[in-house]
Amino acid sequence: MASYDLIVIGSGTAAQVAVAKVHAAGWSVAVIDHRPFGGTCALRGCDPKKMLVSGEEAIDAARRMAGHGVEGALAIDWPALMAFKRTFTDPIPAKQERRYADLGVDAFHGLARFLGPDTIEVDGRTLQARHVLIATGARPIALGIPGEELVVTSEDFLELENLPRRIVLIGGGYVAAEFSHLAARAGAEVTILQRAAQLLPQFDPDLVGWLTPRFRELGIAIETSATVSRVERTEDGLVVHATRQGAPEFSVAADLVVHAAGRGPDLEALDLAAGEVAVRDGRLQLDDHLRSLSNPRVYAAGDAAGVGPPLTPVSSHDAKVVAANLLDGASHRPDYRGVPSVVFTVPPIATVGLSEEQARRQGRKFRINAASTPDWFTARRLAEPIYGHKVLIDEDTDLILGAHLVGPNADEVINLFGLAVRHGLTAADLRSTMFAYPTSASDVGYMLA
Ligand SMILES: Cc1cc2nc3c(=O)[nH]c(=O)nc-3n(C[C@H](O)[C@H](O)[C@H](O)COP(=O)(O)OP(=O)(O)OC[C@H]3O[C@@H](n4cnc5c(N)ncnc54)[C@H](O)[C@@H]3O)c2cc1C
Ligand SMILES: NC(=O)c1ccc[n+]([C@@H]2O[C@H](COP(=O)([O-])OP(=O)(O)OC[C@H]3O[C@@H](n4cnc5c(N)ncnc54)[C@H](O)[C@@H]3O)[C@@H](O)[C@H]2O)c1
Repeated sequence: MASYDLIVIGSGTAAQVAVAKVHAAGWSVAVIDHRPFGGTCALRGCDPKKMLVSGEEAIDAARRMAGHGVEGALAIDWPALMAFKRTFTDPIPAKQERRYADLGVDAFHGLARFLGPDTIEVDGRTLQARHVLIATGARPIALGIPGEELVVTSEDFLELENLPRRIVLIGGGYVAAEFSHLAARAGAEVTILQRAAQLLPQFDPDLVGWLTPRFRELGIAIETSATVSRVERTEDGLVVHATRQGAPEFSVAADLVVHAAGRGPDLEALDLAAGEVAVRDGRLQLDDHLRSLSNPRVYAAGDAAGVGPPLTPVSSHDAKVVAANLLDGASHRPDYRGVPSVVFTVPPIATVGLSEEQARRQGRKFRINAASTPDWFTARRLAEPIYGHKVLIDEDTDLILGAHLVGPNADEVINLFGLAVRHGLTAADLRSTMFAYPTSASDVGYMLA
């Protein structure tokens, strides 16, 4: 039986970072995935999505500048944009395989499952491990509704060769916001059915309000407080039914229905009971060091661990913590202060640190600098009327508690606030920083004035 210091289940961001660190320390490592190597971010998430967003950005810039010296409408050629996406995604699995072969890391293809506390089965082979890292990521949560089999996933959407005319997104979070902009700009009629009372509930409600008119301009229908109850096939395609408290059921016709209702740790195939790895309510039971409470050989990282927010930089951070714990003994804990998060609508919306509501609940004494600023140069130059910020500053310490941005380059500028939140910079520190002018970052000082 082959034996390793570490077996990593998964080949995404968390796996890649952990393998690199532990292998560099001289450990023998095996990596297992049942899908092409590379994981969600590179193959089915962040990167392919953002390759498509590049198309949207181009046509949106042309639209905004129309009548300001730029003439002629641009349009998305969906199949060609998909081909552009594949120029990035297609080479990844083979590159990763080559990298593991060059390093001497054994790569296995197949679904991994525990046979015992230190044994893993994959593709008919039994492997023994001193340690196991569960880095299996997340999968769409079960909707538990009739017609669920008619609903496609975000992954299917990112592979569509042609875009259907009528698209319904179940859910109103990250995936729904990003995909609705993509699909609408490519010519589809899009409806978002969101159970929560707000679109993008993870983001500041005032800023979401400033962004919402762009959805309406794109013709995206947003139904909030609407829970999808069933999907059915009809002669004309699909029909999605939804309910609202105290109101009659309503329905929306569609050619494609996309799951955008959230994801949860992907643990089903692992036979965790055989591995003596405790789970509760679909979540691994881990200590503060990302180590299984019931089987000390086993760690978890990233979306599978489900401890920090399910974002790529968190998967990478968790993996560094696990690698450090494996190599020096379990003494390191993840630190999720200042994790920035962006929804790549055009324009984007971004957040880092505490929300206004969280700061109030914590009883903080803070001031708020908030404004919608379409008259600022950054917005004027781009003919973009959506531009605004909300920054929370601690009254006693002058520390930046949280920042919320919407508008051009919010996705880049939020990282400066992330630096401040994570490393304890004050508003005065940021105000006294010199930023190249004219850039969006040079607005930071005015956001703190
Ligand atoms: C559409 C979409 C867009 C996103 N956009 C962003 C973004 O812009 N920015 C951002 O920060 N985050 C984004 N995310 C989230 C981000 O992709 C994830 O947080 C991140 O990729 C998780 O990495 P991971 O290493 O934890 O897991 P993954 O990358 O998901 O890797 C897990 C791997 O484990 C494999 N696996 C599962 N079970 C088994 C098993 N039993 N045996 C063998 N292999 C197994 C899977 O096949 C998978 O390849 C997006 C997610 C989606 C779905
Ligand atoms: N830009 C990014 O960083 C990015 C982009 C895409 C996805 N992601 C990650 O992927 C995860 C999954 O994204 P997501 O958009 O699927 O989830 P999400 O958690 O952002 O949003 C899901 C929404 O679906 C709603 N919902 C759930 N069940 C419903 C039902 N039956 N009917 C109507 N609405 C329902 C919920 O109210 C919730 O707001 C996110 O948590 C995020 O971390 C990140």
